Amino acid sequence: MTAVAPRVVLVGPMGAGKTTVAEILAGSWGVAVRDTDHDIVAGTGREISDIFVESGEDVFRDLEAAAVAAALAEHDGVLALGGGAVLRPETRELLADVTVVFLRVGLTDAVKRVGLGTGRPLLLGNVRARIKALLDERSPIYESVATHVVETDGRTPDEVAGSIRELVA
Ligand SMILES: Nc1ncnc2c1ncn2[C@@H]1O[C@H](COP(=O)(O)OP(=O)(O)OP(=O)(O)O)[C@@H](O)[C@H]1O
Ligand SMILES: O=C(O)C1=C[C@@H](O)[C@@H](O)[C@H](O)C1
Ligand SMILES: [Mg+2]
Repeated sequence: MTAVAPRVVLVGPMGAGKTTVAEILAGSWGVAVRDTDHDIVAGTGREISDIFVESGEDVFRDLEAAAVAAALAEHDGVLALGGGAVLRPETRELLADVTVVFLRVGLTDAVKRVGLGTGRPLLLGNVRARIKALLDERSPIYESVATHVVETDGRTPDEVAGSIRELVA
Protein backbone atom coordinates (compact mmCIF):
# COMPACT_ATOMS: atom_id res chain seq x y z
CA MET A 1 0.00 0.00 0.00
CA THR A 2 1.29 3.46 -0.86
CA ALA A 3 1.89 5.54 2.26
CA VAL A 4 -0.19 8.71 2.42
CA ALA A 5 -0.15 11.70 4.74
CA PRO A 6 -2.75 14.36 5.38
CA ARG A 7 -2.01 17.65 3.66
CA VAL A 8 -2.63 19.33 6.99
CA VAL A 9 -3.72 18.27 10.47
CA LEU A 10 -5.54 20.77 12.69
CA VAL A 11 -5.06 20.67 16.46
CA GLY A 12 -6.20 22.95 19.27
CA PRO A 13 -8.69 23.21 22.10
CA MET A 14 -12.45 22.93 21.97
CA GLY A 15 -13.82 25.99 20.21
CA ALA A 16 -10.63 26.62 18.24
CA GLY A 17 -12.61 25.86 15.08
CA LYS A 18 -10.82 22.70 13.93
CA THR A 19 -13.93 21.04 12.50
CA THR A 20 -15.26 24.23 10.93
CA VAL A 21 -11.96 25.35 9.39
CA ALA A 22 -11.13 21.82 8.16
CA GLU A 23 -14.36 21.79 6.12
CA ILE A 24 -13.59 25.18 4.58
CA LEU A 25 -9.99 24.30 3.78
CA ALA A 26 -10.84 20.94 2.25
CA GLY A 27 -13.59 22.56 0.17
CA SER A 28 -11.27 25.25 -1.14
CA TRP A 29 -8.55 22.74 -2.00
CA GLY A 30 -11.02 20.20 -3.43
CA VAL A 31 -9.75 17.45 -1.12
CA ALA A 32 -11.50 15.21 1.38
CA VAL A 33 -12.01 16.16 5.01
CA ARG A 34 -11.89 13.85 7.99
CA ASP A 35 -12.47 14.48 11.71
CA THR A 36 -11.46 11.93 14.33
CA ASP A 37 -14.40 12.82 16.61
CA HIS A 38 -16.77 11.99 13.75
CA ASP A 39 -14.86 8.77 12.99
CA ILE A 40 -15.24 7.63 16.61
CA VAL A 41 -18.99 8.31 16.61
CA ALA A 42 -19.42 6.57 13.25
CA GLY A 43 -17.22 3.63 14.26
CA THR A 44 -18.83 2.97 17.65
CA GLY A 45 -22.37 4.14 16.96
CA ARG A 46 -22.15 6.09 20.24
CA GLU A 47 -22.05 9.81 21.00
CA ILE A 48 -18.81 11.09 22.54
CA SER A 49 -20.55 12.20 25.73
CA ASP A 50 -22.07 8.71 26.11
CA ILE A 51 -18.65 7.09 25.75
CA PHE A 52 -17.23 9.39 28.47
CA VAL A 53 -20.13 8.79 30.84
CA GLU A 54 -20.60 5.05 30.28
CA SER A 55 -17.01 3.91 29.68
CA GLY A 56 -14.77 6.71 30.98
CA GLU A 57 -12.17 9.00 29.48
CA ASP A 58 -9.44 6.33 29.21
CA VAL A 59 -11.61 4.20 26.93
CA PHE A 60 -12.39 7.28 24.83
CA ARG A 61 -8.67 8.11 24.57
CA ASP A 62 -7.92 4.54 23.41
CA LEU A 63 -10.58 4.84 20.70
CA GLU A 64 -9.23 8.27 19.79
CA ALA A 65 -5.60 7.11 19.51
CA ALA A 66 -6.72 4.32 17.18
CA ALA A 67 -8.86 6.72 15.13
CA VAL A 68 -5.97 9.16 14.73
CA ALA A 69 -3.55 6.40 13.72
CA ALA A 70 -6.01 5.10 11.12
CA ALA A 71 -6.71 8.56 9.72
CA LEU A 72 -3.01 9.41 9.50
CA ALA A 73 -2.36 6.17 7.62
CA GLU A 74 -5.31 6.38 5.22
CA HIS A 75 -6.22 10.01 4.62
CA ASP A 76 -4.43 12.53 2.42
CA GLY A 77 -6.85 15.46 2.72
CA VAL A 78 -7.46 17.76 5.68
CA LEU A 79 -7.69 16.14 9.11
CA ALA A 80 -9.22 17.69 12.24
CA LEU A 81 -8.31 16.03 15.55
CA GLY A 82 -10.33 16.00 18.75
CA GLY A 83 -9.18 18.62 21.24
CA GLY A 84 -7.50 16.12 23.55
CA ALA A 85 -5.95 13.79 20.97
CA VAL A 86 -2.47 15.24 21.51
CA LEU A 87 -2.51 14.08 25.14
CA ARG A 88 -1.40 10.61 24.03
CA PRO A 89 2.37 10.30 23.51
CA GLU A 90 1.91 7.75 20.70
CA THR A 91 -0.25 10.26 18.83
CA ARG A 92 2.34 13.01 19.30
CA GLU A 93 4.96 10.67 17.83
CA LEU A 94 2.80 9.97 14.78
CA LEU A 95 2.43 13.71 14.21
CA ALA A 96 6.18 14.24 14.07
CA ASP A 97 6.40 13.99 10.25
CA VAL A 98 3.17 15.81 9.42
CA THR A 99 2.19 19.43 8.76
CA VAL A 100 0.31 20.32 11.94
CA VAL A 101 -1.46 23.65 12.46
CA PHE A 102 -2.32 24.71 16.01
CA LEU A 103 -5.44 26.89 15.93
CA ARG A 104 -4.91 29.12 18.93
CA VAL A 105 -7.92 30.55 20.76
CA GLY A 106 -8.07 32.60 23.93
CA LEU A 107 -10.42 32.01 26.83
CA THR A 108 -13.02 34.66 25.91
CA ASP A 109 -13.50 33.54 22.30
CA ALA A 110 -13.42 29.83 23.22
CA VAL A 111 -16.17 30.36 25.82
CA LYS A 112 -18.29 32.29 23.31
CA ARG A 113 -17.89 29.57 20.69
CA VAL A 114 -18.70 26.53 22.82
CA GLY A 115 -21.73 28.14 24.47
CA LEU A 116 -23.08 25.77 27.10
CA GLY A 117 -20.58 23.11 26.09
CA THR A 118 -23.31 20.70 25.03
CA GLY A 119 -21.85 17.44 23.71
CA ARG A 120 -18.44 18.28 25.19
CA PRO A 121 -18.23 16.18 28.38
CA LEU A 122 -15.05 17.77 29.71
CA LEU A 123 -16.84 21.14 29.93
CA LEU A 124 -19.54 19.96 32.33
CA GLY A 125 -19.93 22.32 35.29
CA ASN A 126 -18.33 25.75 35.00
CA VAL A 127 -17.54 26.03 31.27
CA ARG A 128 -15.25 29.03 31.65
CA ALA A 129 -13.22 27.46 34.47
CA ARG A 130 -12.97 24.15 32.61
CA ILE A 131 -11.76 25.81 29.41
CA LYS A 132 -9.24 27.91 31.33
CA ALA A 133 -7.80 24.79 32.97
CA LEU A 134 -7.60 22.96 29.62
CA LEU A 135 -5.96 25.93 27.89
CA ASP A 136 -3.37 26.28 30.66
CA GLU A 137 -2.59 22.57 30.69
CA ARG A 138 -2.59 21.89 26.97
CA SER A 139 -1.28 24.98 25.20
CA PRO A 140 2.36 23.84 25.58
CA ILE A 141 1.43 20.44 24.16
CA TYR A 142 -0.28 21.95 21.11
CA GLU A 143 2.76 24.16 20.57
CA SER A 144 5.10 21.18 20.84
CA VAL A 145 3.41 19.25 18.01
CA ALA A 146 2.70 22.22 15.73
CA THR A 147 4.66 23.12 12.63
CA HIS A 148 2.55 26.30 12.34
CA VAL A 149 0.40 28.36 14.72
CA VAL A 150 -2.59 30.40 13.54
CA GLU A 151 -4.42 32.85 15.79
CA THR A 152 -8.21 32.63 15.62
CA ASP A 153 -9.39 35.25 18.15
CA GLY A 154 -11.62 37.87 16.55
CA ARG A 155 -11.25 36.23 13.13
CA THR A 156 -13.80 34.39 11.02
CA PRO A 157 -13.32 30.74 10.02
CA ASP A 158 -12.76 31.91 6.40
CA GLU A 159 -9.98 34.26 7.52
CA VAL A 160 -8.38 31.47 9.54
CA ALA A 161 -8.57 29.09 6.56
CA GLY A 162 -7.00 31.80 4.37
CA SER A 163 -4.05 32.10 6.76
CA ILE A 164 -3.52 28.34 6.65
CA ARG A 165 -3.59 28.37 2.82
CA GLU A 166 -0.85 31.02 2.87
CA LEU A 167 1.28 28.94 5.25
CA VAL A 168 0.80 25.55 3.64
CA ALA A 169 1.64 25.39 -0.03
N1 LIG B 1 -13.10 31.73 13.91
C1 LIG B 1 -14.33 31.53 14.42
N2 LIG B 1 -15.07 32.60 14.78
C2 LIG B 1 -16.29 32.43 15.31
N3 LIG B 1 -16.88 31.24 15.53
C3 LIG B 1 -16.20 30.14 15.19
C4 LIG B 1 -14.89 30.23 14.63
N4 LIG B 1 -14.46 28.97 14.40
C5 LIG B 1 -15.46 28.16 14.82
N5 LIG B 1 -16.49 28.86 15.27
C6 LIG B 1 -17.74 28.32 15.84
O1 LIG B 1 -17.37 27.78 17.11
C7 LIG B 1 -18.05 26.56 17.35
C8 LIG B 1 -17.03 25.47 17.60
O2 LIG B 1 -16.28 25.26 16.40
P1 LIG B 1 -15.72 23.80 16.04
O3 LIG B 1 -16.74 22.75 16.37
O4 LIG B 1 -15.22 23.89 14.64
O5 LIG B 1 -14.52 23.69 17.06
P2 LIG B 1 -13.54 22.48 17.31
O6 LIG B 1 -12.19 23.06 17.43
O7 LIG B 1 -13.73 21.44 16.26
O8 LIG B 1 -14.00 21.92 18.74
P3 LIG B 1 -13.97 20.40 19.34
O9 LIG B 1 -12.58 20.16 19.85
O10 LIG B 1 -14.97 20.43 20.44
O11 LIG B 1 -14.35 19.46 18.23
C9 LIG B 1 -18.94 26.32 16.12
O12 LIG B 1 -20.24 26.79 16.41
C10 LIG B 1 -18.31 27.17 15.04
O13 LIG B 1 -19.25 27.63 14.10
O1 LIG C 1 -10.62 18.55 24.39
C1 LIG C 1 -11.06 17.38 24.59
O2 LIG C 1 -10.56 16.62 25.42
C2 LIG C 1 -12.18 16.92 23.76
C3 LIG C 1 -12.48 17.60 22.62
C4 LIG C 1 -13.51 17.16 21.66
O3 LIG C 1 -13.02 17.35 20.34
C5 LIG C 1 -13.90 15.70 21.88
O4 LIG C 1 -12.88 14.85 21.39
C6 LIG C 1 -14.15 15.42 23.33
O5 LIG C 1 -15.24 16.21 23.74
C7 LIG C 1 -12.91 15.71 24.19
MG1 LIG D 1 -14.23 19.42 16.26
